[in-house]
Amino acid sequence: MGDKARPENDSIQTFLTELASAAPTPGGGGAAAISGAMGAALVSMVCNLTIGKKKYAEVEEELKDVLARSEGLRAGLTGMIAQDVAAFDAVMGAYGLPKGTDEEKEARSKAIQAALKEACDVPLSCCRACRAVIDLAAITADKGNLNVVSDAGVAVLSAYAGLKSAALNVYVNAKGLEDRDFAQERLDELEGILAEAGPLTEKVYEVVKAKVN
Ligand SMILES: Nc1nc(=O)c2c([nH]1)NC[C@@H]1CN(c3ccc(C(=O)N[C@@H](CCC(=O)O)C(=O)O)cc3)C=[N+]21
Repeated sequence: MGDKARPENDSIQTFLTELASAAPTPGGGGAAAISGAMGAALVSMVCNLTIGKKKYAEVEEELKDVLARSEGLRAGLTGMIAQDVAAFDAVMGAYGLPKGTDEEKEARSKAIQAALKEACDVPLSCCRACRAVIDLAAITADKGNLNVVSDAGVAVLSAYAGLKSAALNVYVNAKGLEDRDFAQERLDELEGILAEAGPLTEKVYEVVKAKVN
């Protein structure tokens, strides 16, 4: 964490100020990735507060494995913030290409379509990663240190927010695609992810709520 006494120097503050600005990026796609990354970080936190404790010796090996995976997902999701910025900048750039002649129109349209595909696939990757974070949050809610079980609940909700948010970005970009097979393949995969993740998130939330009440 940067100097908390000087929020203007803090990277969180910098990101949120850029997010708030009228500039097209970072946008909702980047916000989705950071939600997922926060979920992964919280899974890691619960693991780190469970590993090495005598009382939790029985789950130590499993949570070490969860930690390795949550840290991998956190790195991936953090990288997706910049990937989404690049992908959506390319969409905006393509829309900004000249469209005076037929050749220009053709080139612009091709550039838009290529950019929209990438702007679909980055948030779809975000959805997959968030889905994986939800699975790990479920393990930490069941087996992690009871003192921090509420954090496993925050983890699952952050990851689910990331998933549902990234899904909206997939939808909006898929809608603009002329290659309907490409779009449908992504939408089908996405519906599969959402169909499982929604009920699992609710279940984890209820487990956590029962443990803290
Ligand atoms: N993978 C992905 N990531 C996104 O972040 C993403 C996305 N897909 N799909 C669609 C939404 C929408 N969104 C916008 C944000 C700001 C402007 C914006 O600032 N527009 C300016 C124009 C800016 C300019 O022309 O340079 C305006 O309307 O005045 C537009 C659109 C990001 N999204």
